[in-house]
Amino acid sequence: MGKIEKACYPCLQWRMFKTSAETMLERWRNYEEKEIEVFEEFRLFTSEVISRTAFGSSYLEGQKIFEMLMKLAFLVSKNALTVRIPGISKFFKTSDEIEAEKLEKGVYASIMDIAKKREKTATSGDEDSFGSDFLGLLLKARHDANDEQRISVDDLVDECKTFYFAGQETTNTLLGWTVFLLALHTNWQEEARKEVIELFGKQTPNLDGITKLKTMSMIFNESLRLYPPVAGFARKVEREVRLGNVIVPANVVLFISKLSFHHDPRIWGQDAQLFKPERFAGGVAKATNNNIGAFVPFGIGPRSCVGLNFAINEAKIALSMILQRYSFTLSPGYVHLPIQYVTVRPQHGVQVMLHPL
Ligand code: HEM
Repeated sequence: MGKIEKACYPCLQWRMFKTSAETMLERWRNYEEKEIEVFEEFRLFTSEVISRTAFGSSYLEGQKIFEMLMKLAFLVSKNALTVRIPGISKFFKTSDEIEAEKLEKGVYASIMDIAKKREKTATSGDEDSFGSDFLGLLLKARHDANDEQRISVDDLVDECKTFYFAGQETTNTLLGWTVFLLALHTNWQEEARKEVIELFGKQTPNLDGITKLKTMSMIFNESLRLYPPVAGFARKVEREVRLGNVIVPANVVLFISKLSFHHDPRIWGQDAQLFKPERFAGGVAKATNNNIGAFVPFGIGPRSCVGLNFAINEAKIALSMILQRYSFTLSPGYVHLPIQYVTVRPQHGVQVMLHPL
């Protein structure tokens, strides 16, 4: 890593996005004039990006951890509404619970393994020796001289798990639905390609140019409105409140579904169910008639998504590089079935026909 890049995290991230997208597009050569399932492709792409960001050079070991985490999330999601009998469930575990416990232990051990290796190579007490990726930053915090700032081992493991989940599935889903929508609405695909070619030609998109992709921003917003990867958020009520005619007691956890207000004709008009990126031409405030809280793909308030810019830059670079090389149409084999399973995802994937330009 050069000295300048060391000081420039956006440059580092850009390099990771670009390298991971190139690896993905290299695979796509085998699918030219054929059908390709892009949801899985974007899973590999976003996993590689997050693995590299979180674990740097140990990203392959990181990916193994993430596979275990993915299985774990599916098990948790599958059993989220299962009612268990208190007491008995302590002694009789279902096969899913036994598997989930094994995975939890596996993830913990593997993260600790990488962390210990990294600690060993950090030769001196010099802060930078832990590395500048996410794990390196966490290790610095684990070894902080100040007792109050120092994080525990459990915190370190938890942070790694959150980072992966918050960052991988979500961007995977955004890219998957956006390519689905553009395969269906080829006029918007053309518009997006025109903008990319005007800005970058066939050159790799750079960070400066990415911020100028206005049409693409409108397309991503409309995709996030129709198919928000995170369908809702939970908030615990601290004290009794009145919401309209309903009195909500303290300590109740409310689940706020953004699918309802993202699709509400009172906000978006009678065409709320249609893909119309032009509604975002004047920005979010105009599109929502100044109801900013009506469009919240990244949440709202102090706990909103910290990875917003990371996600949007990653998705813009990947989509620009695809549009520079390929046009795509929806495959006759595609079956439309969005389900909420960790995120709002296409149950049978997104199959498109890939045409080289
Ligand atoms: C399209 C992509 C993404 C979407 C739609 C998304 C959405 C969200 C949402 C809805 C929340 C919860 C906000 C709330 O409760 O109000 C959240 C939290 C979070 N996101 Fe994202 N996210 C995305 C990408 C990312 C990426 C790439 C990263 C990291 C690199 C990331 C890191 C986080 C973290 C760490 C939190 C927890 C913040 C906290 O609890 O304070 N997200 N995200």
